[in-house]
Amino acid sequence: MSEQSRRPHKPAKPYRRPQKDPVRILAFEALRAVDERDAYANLVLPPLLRKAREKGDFDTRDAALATELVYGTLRRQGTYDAVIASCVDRPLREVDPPVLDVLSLGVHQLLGTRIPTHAAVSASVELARVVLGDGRAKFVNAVLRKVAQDDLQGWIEKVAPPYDEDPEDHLAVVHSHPRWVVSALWDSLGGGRAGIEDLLAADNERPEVTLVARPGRATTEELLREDAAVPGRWSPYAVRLAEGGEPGAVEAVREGRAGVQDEGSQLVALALANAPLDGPDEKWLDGCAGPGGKAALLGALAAARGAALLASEKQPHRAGLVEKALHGNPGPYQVIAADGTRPPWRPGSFDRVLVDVPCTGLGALRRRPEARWRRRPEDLDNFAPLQRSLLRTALDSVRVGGVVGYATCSPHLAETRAVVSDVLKQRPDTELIDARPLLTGVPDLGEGPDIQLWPHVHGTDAMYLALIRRTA
Ligand SMILES: C[S@@+](CC[C@H](N)C(=O)[O-])C[C@H]1O[C@@H](n2cnc3c(N)ncnc32)[C@H](O)[C@@H]1O
Repeated sequence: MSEQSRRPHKPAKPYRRPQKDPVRILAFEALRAVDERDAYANLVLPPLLRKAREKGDFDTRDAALATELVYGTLRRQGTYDAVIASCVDRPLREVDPPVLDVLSLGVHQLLGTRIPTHAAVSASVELARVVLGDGRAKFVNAVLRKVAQDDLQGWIEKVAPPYDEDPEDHLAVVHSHPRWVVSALWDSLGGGRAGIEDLLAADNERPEVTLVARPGRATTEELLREDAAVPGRWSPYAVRLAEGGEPGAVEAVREGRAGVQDEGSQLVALALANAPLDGPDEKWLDGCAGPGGKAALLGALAAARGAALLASEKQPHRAGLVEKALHGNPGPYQVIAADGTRPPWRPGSFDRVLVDVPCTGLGALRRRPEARWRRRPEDLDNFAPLQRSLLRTALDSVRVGGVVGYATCSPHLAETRAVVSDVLKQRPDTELIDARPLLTGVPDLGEGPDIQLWPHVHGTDAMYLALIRRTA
């Protein structure tokens, strides 16, 4: 008898096919697309969900779970990476990206949801078996078992440096933001630990869906008849939809009489429209209009005053979106594709001008969970000349006595005050207007004369606005 045949016989485990869980597979596919193709989660997810619903194996709860898994994993990636790094024996950059995505999804289920531990681990291992193979599924199993030994708070205490040693690094790990972003937000916000912690925490909250009732086309009363609709906090045109509210189900939105628009964006358009003006108020310009949210509100406000709006956008396909947003506007308007730094209109043509310039978008991190990982400090240098140039041309485009609004959806000082002060230094023919009194009832707008909104204070994106008058 051979050595082998004398050993007690241990029956091999019968092979079991991995269980395919459509929710986790879809979440994994979305993360891969974000990672591999630099796609945006808010663009990738809807078609994937639609396809899954059409196949018939997805209901509303599945869609909600898949959405939560994708957004939650992307938002918390910084914290989860630190946890995973302490559970694997090689640098994270040496872990294959698809393996890292499965691990991050698993860590989110373990530390960021109420999914029971055994279900979170076994669902992740099954996912790994389907998308990575049995060998790498064992690695996933081993790592997640280590992660499951503590909760989120316990892990943070282990992996984040103490606040007193390095406040920015501590906050970066605890609130899952790149360190340079923590630093930039803190510079702009000022103050002590409490404020920045509140802001970073607010960036990790799911934002409410806010609608705008475009004046002359819809009313807030009409929108408030929707289930789970409540009035906006600051804008007279805003209505908020509670969790689960589906804007596509609202008739006024389907008809373009209302739209989805953050209250911060509504306030920017309103402040420009309300700025005091001597003389005619007939010609308005939106110089960076795509995709058209502010243009649609400005167009409706202009119409109520008998003014006309020119909405200009450099990218032709985005100009098409502006056309769609303005379709049905009650007053005169025109949409053109033009470079705002070399405009086709004559200087001094407009009474009011908005330039909502391209920027890093660091004020809208709630909506674009992947943006904080994709942005680099060098992006600021790329935007800087364009932002200055667009503001200079906007100042040339407005008539003497007219008003320009310079807006960004970033609170980064290099994109806000630095641009305004650099440009105005060379423009003795301009003056800043105090924008704060134009937003009646909105508290804590900063020390002025410009306005900085904040997610943790106002529940809006961190929009910035400076209003500038041409004096000569
Ligand atoms: C922050 S977005 C504007 C958002 C828009 N105001 C809204 O509320 O929907 C900036 C826009 O400026 C456009 N843009 C970039 N460079 C431009 C230029 N040189 N001239 C005009 N538009 C430009 C971008 O394509 C982008 O659509």
